[in-house]
Amino acid sequence: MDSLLSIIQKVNSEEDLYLDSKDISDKLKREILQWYDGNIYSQTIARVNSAISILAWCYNKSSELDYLPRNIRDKHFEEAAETFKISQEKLIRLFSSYTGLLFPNQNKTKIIAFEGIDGSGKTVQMSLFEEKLKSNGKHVGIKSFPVYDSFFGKSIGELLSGDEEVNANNVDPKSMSLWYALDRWKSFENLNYSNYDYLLLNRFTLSSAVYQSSRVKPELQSEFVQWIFELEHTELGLPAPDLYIVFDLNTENSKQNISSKGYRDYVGDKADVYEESLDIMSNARKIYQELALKYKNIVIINCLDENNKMKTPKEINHEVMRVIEDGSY
Ligand SMILES: Nc1ncnc2c1ncn2[C@@H]1O[C@H](COP(=O)(O)OP(=O)(O)OP(=O)(O)O)[C@@H](O)[C@H]1O
Ligand SMILES: Cc1cn([C@H]2C[C@H](O)[C@@H](COP(=O)(O)O)O2)c(=O)[nH]c1=O
Repeated sequence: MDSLLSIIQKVNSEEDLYLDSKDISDKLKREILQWYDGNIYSQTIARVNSAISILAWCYNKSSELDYLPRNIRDKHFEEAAETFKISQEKLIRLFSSYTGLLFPNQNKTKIIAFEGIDGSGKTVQMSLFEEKLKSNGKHVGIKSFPVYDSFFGKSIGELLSGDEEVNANNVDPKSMSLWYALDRWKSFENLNYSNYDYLLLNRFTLSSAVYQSSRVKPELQSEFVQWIFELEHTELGLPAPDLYIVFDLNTENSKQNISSKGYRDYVGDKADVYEESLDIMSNARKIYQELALKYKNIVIINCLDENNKMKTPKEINHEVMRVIEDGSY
Protein backbone atom coordinates (compact mmCIF):
# COMPACT_ATOMS: atom_id res chain seq x y z
CA MET A 1 0.00 0.00 0.00
CA ASP A 2 1.45 3.35 -0.88
CA SER A 3 -1.11 6.06 -0.27
CA LEU A 4 -3.81 6.93 2.22
CA LEU A 5 -6.34 6.91 -0.61
CA SER A 6 -5.53 3.28 -1.44
CA ILE A 7 -5.81 2.41 2.25
CA ILE A 8 -9.28 3.97 2.39
CA GLN A 9 -10.31 2.02 -0.68
CA LYS A 10 -9.22 -1.15 1.09
CA VAL A 11 -11.13 -0.16 4.25
CA ASN A 12 -14.21 0.41 2.08
CA SER A 13 -13.96 -2.95 0.40
CA GLU A 14 -13.33 -5.01 3.55
CA GLU A 15 -15.73 -4.54 6.43
CA ASP A 16 -14.07 -4.34 9.89
CA LEU A 17 -10.59 -4.11 8.38
CA TYR A 18 -7.96 -3.67 11.09
CA LEU A 19 -4.55 -2.72 9.73
CA ASP A 20 -1.37 -4.31 10.93
CA SER A 21 1.67 -2.14 11.57
CA LYS A 22 3.36 -3.52 8.44
CA ASP A 23 0.38 -2.55 6.22
CA ILE A 24 1.22 1.12 6.45
CA SER A 25 4.56 2.91 6.07
CA ASP A 26 6.07 5.03 8.86
CA LYS A 27 5.72 8.11 6.66
CA LEU A 28 1.96 7.58 6.22
CA LYS A 29 1.58 6.83 9.94
CA ARG A 30 3.22 10.16 10.72
CA GLU A 31 1.06 12.02 8.20
CA ILE A 32 -2.22 10.61 9.44
CA LEU A 33 -1.34 11.12 13.13
CA GLN A 34 -0.25 14.69 12.43
CA TRP A 35 -3.76 15.25 11.03
CA TYR A 36 -5.51 13.25 13.79
CA ASP A 37 -4.08 14.98 16.85
CA GLY A 38 -0.55 16.19 16.06
CA ASN A 39 1.10 13.57 18.30
CA ILE A 40 3.30 11.78 15.76
CA TYR A 41 5.40 10.32 18.55
CA SER A 42 2.82 7.81 19.77
CA GLN A 43 2.43 5.58 16.72
CA THR A 44 0.47 2.69 18.21
CA ILE A 45 -1.47 0.73 15.59
CA ALA A 46 -4.68 1.27 17.59
CA ARG A 47 -4.28 5.04 17.21
CA VAL A 48 -3.47 4.68 13.50
CA ASN A 49 -6.58 2.51 12.97
CA SER A 50 -8.79 5.03 14.82
CA ALA A 51 -7.45 7.82 12.62
CA ILE A 52 -7.99 5.76 9.45
CA SER A 53 -11.61 4.94 10.37
CA ILE A 54 -12.33 8.65 10.82
CA LEU A 55 -10.51 9.54 7.60
CA ALA A 56 -12.53 6.94 5.69
CA TRP A 57 -15.75 8.34 7.20
CA CYS A 58 -14.82 11.90 6.14
CA TYR A 59 -13.97 10.72 2.63
CA ASN A 60 -17.12 8.60 2.19
CA LYS A 61 -19.49 11.16 3.68
CA SER A 62 -18.19 14.34 2.13
CA SER A 63 -20.37 14.58 -0.97
CA GLU A 64 -23.50 13.57 0.97
CA LEU A 65 -22.88 16.00 3.87
CA ASP A 66 -22.21 18.94 1.57
CA TYR A 67 -25.81 18.87 0.31
CA LEU A 68 -27.68 18.24 3.57
CA PRO A 69 -29.56 20.91 5.54
CA ARG A 70 -27.60 22.15 8.59
CA ASN A 71 -29.69 20.33 11.28
CA ILE A 72 -29.46 16.94 9.53
CA ARG A 73 -25.79 17.42 8.86
CA ASP A 74 -25.24 18.17 12.58
CA LYS A 75 -27.07 14.95 13.46
CA HIS A 76 -24.65 12.98 11.27
CA PHE A 77 -21.69 14.57 13.05
CA GLU A 78 -23.22 13.91 16.46
CA GLU A 79 -23.77 10.20 15.74
CA ALA A 80 -20.36 9.69 14.16
CA ALA A 81 -18.58 11.51 17.00
CA GLU A 82 -20.24 9.13 19.44
CA THR A 83 -19.18 6.09 17.38
CA PHE A 84 -15.57 7.32 17.16
CA LYS A 85 -15.56 8.40 20.83
CA ILE A 86 -14.31 11.89 20.06
CA SER A 87 -15.95 15.28 20.50
CA GLN A 88 -18.17 16.68 17.78
CA GLU A 89 -15.90 19.76 17.56
CA LYS A 90 -12.90 17.55 16.92
CA LEU A 91 -14.72 15.58 14.21
CA ILE A 92 -15.77 18.81 12.49
CA ARG A 93 -12.15 20.04 12.65
CA LEU A 94 -10.89 16.78 11.14
CA PHE A 95 -13.58 16.87 8.45
CA SER A 96 -12.59 20.39 7.44
CA SER A 97 -8.96 19.39 6.95
CA TYR A 98 -9.05 15.83 5.58
CA THR A 99 -8.73 16.85 1.92
CA GLY A 100 -5.36 18.47 2.73
CA LEU A 101 -4.19 15.08 4.02
CA LEU A 102 -5.45 12.98 1.09
CA PHE A 103 -4.46 15.46 -1.61
CA PRO A 104 -1.37 17.15 -0.15
CA ASN A 105 -0.54 20.64 -1.21
CA GLN A 106 3.14 20.87 -2.13
CA ASN A 107 3.13 24.49 -0.93
CA LYS A 108 2.34 23.61 2.68
CA THR A 109 4.37 25.60 5.26
CA LYS A 110 7.48 23.71 6.38
CA ILE A 111 8.06 23.99 10.11
CA ILE A 112 11.72 23.65 11.06
CA ALA A 113 12.90 23.87 14.66
CA PHE A 114 16.48 24.51 15.75
CA GLU A 115 17.57 22.63 18.83
CA GLY A 116 20.60 21.74 20.91
CA ILE A 117 22.10 22.35 24.32
CA ASP A 118 22.63 25.95 25.45
CA GLY A 119 25.26 27.82 23.47
CA SER A 120 25.16 25.34 20.58
CA GLY A 121 24.65 28.13 18.02
CA LYS A 122 20.91 27.83 17.33
CA THR A 123 20.33 31.59 17.11
CA VAL A 124 23.31 32.16 14.80
CA GLN A 125 22.30 29.25 12.54
CA MET A 126 18.62 30.16 12.42
CA SER A 127 19.48 33.67 11.31
CA LEU A 128 21.90 32.41 8.59
CA PHE A 129 19.22 30.02 7.36
CA GLU A 130 16.55 32.73 7.42
CA GLU A 131 18.80 35.05 5.35
CA LYS A 132 19.38 32.31 2.80
CA LEU A 133 15.68 31.49 2.48
CA LYS A 134 14.75 35.15 2.12
CA SER A 135 17.41 35.73 -0.52
CA ASN A 136 15.78 32.85 -2.43
CA GLY A 137 12.47 34.72 -2.32
CA LYS A 138 10.86 32.57 0.38
CA HIS A 139 8.31 33.96 2.82
CA VAL A 140 9.64 33.15 6.30
CA GLY A 141 8.18 33.41 9.82
CA ILE A 142 10.33 33.08 12.95
CA LYS A 143 9.69 32.43 16.62
CA SER A 144 11.95 31.87 19.57
CA PHE A 145 11.08 30.04 22.80
CA PRO A 146 10.74 30.86 25.61
CA VAL A 147 9.19 34.22 24.73
CA TYR A 148 10.88 35.96 27.66
CA ASP A 149 8.80 39.15 27.45
CA SER A 150 5.41 37.35 27.44
CA PHE A 151 3.20 36.61 30.47
CA PHE A 152 4.38 32.98 30.77
CA GLY A 153 7.91 33.69 29.53
CA LYS A 154 8.53 36.23 32.32
CA SER A 155 7.93 33.54 34.95
CA ILE A 156 10.17 31.12 33.03
CA GLY A 157 12.95 33.76 33.06
CA GLU A 158 12.52 34.25 36.81
CA LEU A 159 12.71 30.50 37.43
CA LEU A 160 15.77 30.14 35.18
CA SER A 161 17.57 33.04 36.87
CA GLY A 162 17.76 31.09 40.14
CA ASP A 163 17.13 34.30 42.11
CA GLU A 164 14.30 32.77 44.17
CA GLU A 165 14.29 29.71 46.42
CA VAL A 166 12.04 27.83 43.98
CA ASN A 167 13.84 27.77 40.65
CA ALA A 168 13.90 25.91 37.31
CA ASN A 169 16.25 23.29 38.72
CA ASN A 170 14.32 22.38 41.86
CA VAL A 171 10.70 22.81 40.73
CA ASP A 172 9.28 19.43 39.64
CA PRO A 173 9.82 18.74 35.90
CA LYS A 174 6.11 18.41 35.02
CA SER A 175 5.30 21.81 36.56
CA MET A 176 8.25 23.39 34.76
CA SER A 177 7.10 21.82 31.48
CA LEU A 178 3.66 23.39 31.87
CA TRP A 179 5.18 26.89 31.83
CA TYR A 180 7.01 26.19 28.59
CA ALA A 181 3.98 24.48 27.03
CA LEU A 182 1.63 27.36 27.90
CA ASP A 183 4.15 29.85 26.56
CA ARG A 184 4.11 28.05 23.18
CA TRP A 185 0.35 27.53 23.20
CA LYS A 186 -0.24 31.26 23.79
CA SER A 187 2.18 32.18 21.06
CA PHE A 188 0.40 29.91 18.54
CA GLU A 189 -3.12 30.80 19.69
CA ASN A 190 -3.81 33.34 16.96
CA LEU A 191 -0.93 32.60 14.64
CA ASN A 192 -1.90 31.90 11.05
CA TYR A 193 1.30 30.61 9.55
CA SER A 194 -0.20 29.06 6.42
CA ASN A 195 1.02 31.97 4.29
CA TYR A 196 4.67 31.31 5.13
CA ASP A 197 6.80 28.96 3.06
CA TYR A 198 8.82 28.29 6.21
CA LEU A 199 8.18 28.76 9.91
CA LEU A 200 11.50 28.66 11.80
CA LEU A 201 11.48 27.95 15.53
CA ASN A 202 14.37 28.55 17.91
CA ARG A 203 13.62 25.70 20.36
CA PHE A 204 10.25 23.94 20.53
CA THR A 205 8.58 20.97 22.25
CA LEU A 206 11.73 18.87 21.92
CA SER A 207 13.54 21.23 24.34
CA SER A 208 11.15 20.30 27.13
CA ALA A 209 11.20 16.62 26.15
CA VAL A 210 14.98 16.71 26.50
CA TYR A 211 15.73 19.15 29.33
CA GLN A 212 12.86 18.24 31.61
CA SER A 213 13.27 14.48 31.09
CA SER A 214 16.96 14.92 31.96
CA ARG A 215 15.71 15.93 35.42
CA VAL A 216 13.75 12.70 36.14
CA LYS A 217 15.07 9.26 37.12
CA PRO A 218 16.53 7.44 34.05
CA GLU A 219 13.90 4.67 34.26
CA LEU A 220 11.09 7.26 33.97
CA GLN A 221 12.68 9.23 31.14
CA SER A 222 11.00 7.72 28.10
CA GLU A 223 7.54 7.83 29.70
CA PHE A 224 8.20 11.47 30.55
CA VAL A 225 9.13 12.28 26.94
CA GLN A 226 5.80 10.76 25.79
CA TRP A 227 3.97 12.84 28.40
CA ILE A 228 5.48 16.02 26.95
CA PHE A 229 4.45 15.11 23.39
CA GLU A 230 0.96 14.23 24.57
CA LEU A 231 0.66 17.46 26.55
CA GLU A 232 1.80 19.78 23.77
CA HIS A 233 0.49 18.02 20.66
CA THR A 234 -2.54 15.95 21.70
CA GLU A 235 -3.83 18.21 24.48
CA LEU A 236 -2.74 21.70 23.42
CA GLY A 237 -2.88 21.07 19.68
CA LEU A 238 0.57 22.44 18.85
CA PRO A 239 1.95 21.22 15.51
CA ALA A 240 4.91 18.83 15.45
CA PRO A 241 7.73 20.36 13.35
CA ASP A 242 8.47 18.67 10.02
CA LEU A 243 12.09 18.72 11.06
CA TYR A 244 14.16 19.30 14.19
CA ILE A 245 17.80 20.18 13.51
CA VAL A 246 19.89 19.50 16.61
CA PHE A 247 23.33 21.15 16.85
CA ASP A 248 25.59 18.77 18.70
CA LEU A 249 28.70 19.83 20.60
CA ASN A 250 30.44 18.99 23.87
CA THR A 251 29.82 20.82 27.14
CA GLU A 252 33.27 22.51 27.09
CA ASN A 253 32.53 24.29 23.81
CA SER A 254 28.96 25.09 24.84
CA LYS A 255 30.21 26.64 28.10
CA GLN A 256 32.64 28.80 26.20
CA ASN A 257 29.87 29.94 23.81
CA ILE A 258 27.52 30.71 26.72
CA SER A 259 30.15 32.91 28.32
CA SER A 260 30.43 34.90 25.08
CA LYS A 261 26.68 35.66 24.99
CA GLY A 262 26.90 38.79 27.18
CA TYR A 263 23.99 40.50 28.94
CA ARG A 264 20.51 38.92 28.79
CA ASP A 265 17.44 40.55 30.34
CA TYR A 266 16.24 37.51 32.29
CA VAL A 267 19.57 36.60 33.84
CA GLY A 268 21.94 39.58 33.46
CA ASP A 269 25.59 38.67 32.81
CA LYS A 270 25.53 35.31 34.59
CA ALA A 271 24.52 31.85 33.32
CA ASP A 272 21.03 30.49 34.08
CA VAL A 273 20.46 27.48 36.37
CA TYR A 274 20.43 24.93 33.52
CA GLU A 275 23.51 26.41 31.84
CA GLU A 276 25.30 26.20 35.20
CA SER A 277 24.52 22.50 35.65
CA LEU A 278 27.03 20.21 33.97
CA ASP A 279 24.71 17.25 34.70
CA ILE A 280 21.74 18.79 32.89
CA MET A 281 23.84 19.84 29.92
CA SER A 282 25.58 16.49 29.45
CA ASN A 283 22.35 14.50 30.04
CA ALA A 284 20.52 16.77 27.59
CA ARG A 285 23.16 16.16 24.93
CA LYS A 286 22.79 12.40 25.41
CA ILE A 287 18.98 12.52 25.27
CA TYR A 288 19.03 14.58 22.05
CA GLN A 289 21.22 11.86 20.51
CA GLU A 290 18.93 9.07 21.73
CA LEU A 291 15.76 10.74 20.45
CA ALA A 292 17.37 11.42 17.07
CA LEU A 293 17.90 7.66 16.71
CA LYS A 294 14.26 7.04 17.57
CA TYR A 295 12.40 9.69 15.54
CA LYS A 296 12.78 10.42 11.85
CA ASN A 297 12.02 14.14 12.16
CA ILE A 298 15.09 14.73 14.37
CA VAL A 299 18.45 15.17 12.62
CA ILE A 300 21.79 15.81 14.35
CA ILE A 301 24.49 18.09 12.96
CA ASN A 302 27.92 17.69 14.47
CA CYS A 303 29.32 21.19 15.18
CA LEU A 304 32.82 20.04 16.12
CA ASP A 305 35.78 19.32 13.82
CA GLU A 306 38.21 16.41 14.24
CA ASN A 307 40.10 18.41 16.93
CA ASN A 308 36.92 18.99 18.92
CA LYS A 309 36.95 22.68 17.95
CA MET A 310 33.80 24.47 16.84
CA LYS A 311 33.30 24.46 13.06
CA THR A 312 32.72 27.95 11.66
CA PRO A 313 29.12 29.23 11.41
CA LYS A 314 29.43 29.08 7.61
CA GLU A 315 30.55 25.42 7.65
CA ILE A 316 27.65 24.50 9.92
CA ASN A 317 25.24 26.43 7.70
CA HIS A 318 26.40 24.34 4.70
CA GLU A 319 25.47 21.21 6.63
CA VAL A 320 22.05 22.66 7.46
CA MET A 321 21.48 23.38 3.76
CA ARG A 322 22.52 19.82 2.89
CA VAL A 323 19.94 18.38 5.29
CA ILE A 324 17.20 20.64 3.86
CA GLU A 325 18.11 19.97 0.24
CA ASP A 326 18.30 16.24 0.88
CA GLY A 327 14.66 16.46 2.12
CA SER A 328 14.55 12.81 3.22
CA TYR A 329 13.40 13.52 6.78
N1 LIG B 1 30.18 28.16 15.01
C1 LIG B 1 30.49 29.02 15.97
N2 LIG B 1 31.78 29.30 16.26
C2 LIG B 1 32.11 30.17 17.24
N3 LIG B 1 31.20 30.82 18.02
C3 LIG B 1 29.92 30.59 17.78
C4 LIG B 1 29.49 29.69 16.76
N4 LIG B 1 28.14 29.65 16.75
C5 LIG B 1 27.73 30.48 17.74
N5 LIG B 1 28.79 31.06 18.35
C6 LIG B 1 28.76 32.01 19.46
O1 LIG B 1 28.29 31.33 20.61
C7 LIG B 1 27.40 32.14 21.36
C8 LIG B 1 26.08 31.39 21.48
O2 LIG B 1 25.49 31.30 20.18
P1 LIG B 1 23.92 31.30 19.98
O3 LIG B 1 23.33 32.44 20.72
O4 LIG B 1 23.65 31.18 18.55
O5 LIG B 1 23.59 29.94 20.73
P2 LIG B 1 22.18 29.37 21.20
O6 LIG B 1 22.23 27.92 20.95
O7 LIG B 1 21.09 30.14 20.56
O8 LIG B 1 22.24 29.66 22.76
P3 LIG B 1 21.11 29.54 23.90
O9 LIG B 1 20.47 28.23 23.85
O10 LIG B 1 21.89 29.67 25.17
O11 LIG B 1 20.15 30.68 23.70
C9 LIG B 1 27.30 33.48 20.62
O12 LIG B 1 28.15 34.41 21.24
C10 LIG B 1 27.75 33.15 19.22
O13 LIG B 1 28.35 34.25 18.58
C1 LIG C 1 11.98 26.40 25.15
C2 LIG C 1 12.39 25.49 26.26
C3 LIG C 1 13.57 25.67 26.90
N1 LIG C 1 13.94 24.84 27.91
C4 LIG C 1 15.21 25.10 28.60
C5 LIG C 1 16.39 25.04 27.71
C6 LIG C 1 17.27 26.19 28.11
O1 LIG C 1 18.22 25.72 29.07
C7 LIG C 1 16.36 27.16 28.81
C8 LIG C 1 16.01 28.40 28.06
O2 LIG C 1 16.36 28.42 26.74
P1 LIG C 1 17.44 29.47 26.12
O3 LIG C 1 17.74 28.89 24.78
O4 LIG C 1 18.64 29.52 27.01
O5 LIG C 1 16.76 30.81 26.05
O6 LIG C 1 15.16 26.44 29.07
C9 LIG C 1 13.10 23.81 28.30
O7 LIG C 1 13.42 23.05 29.22
N2 LIG C 1 11.92 23.63 27.67
C10 LIG C 1 11.54 24.43 26.65
O8 LIG C 1 10.44 24.22 26.08
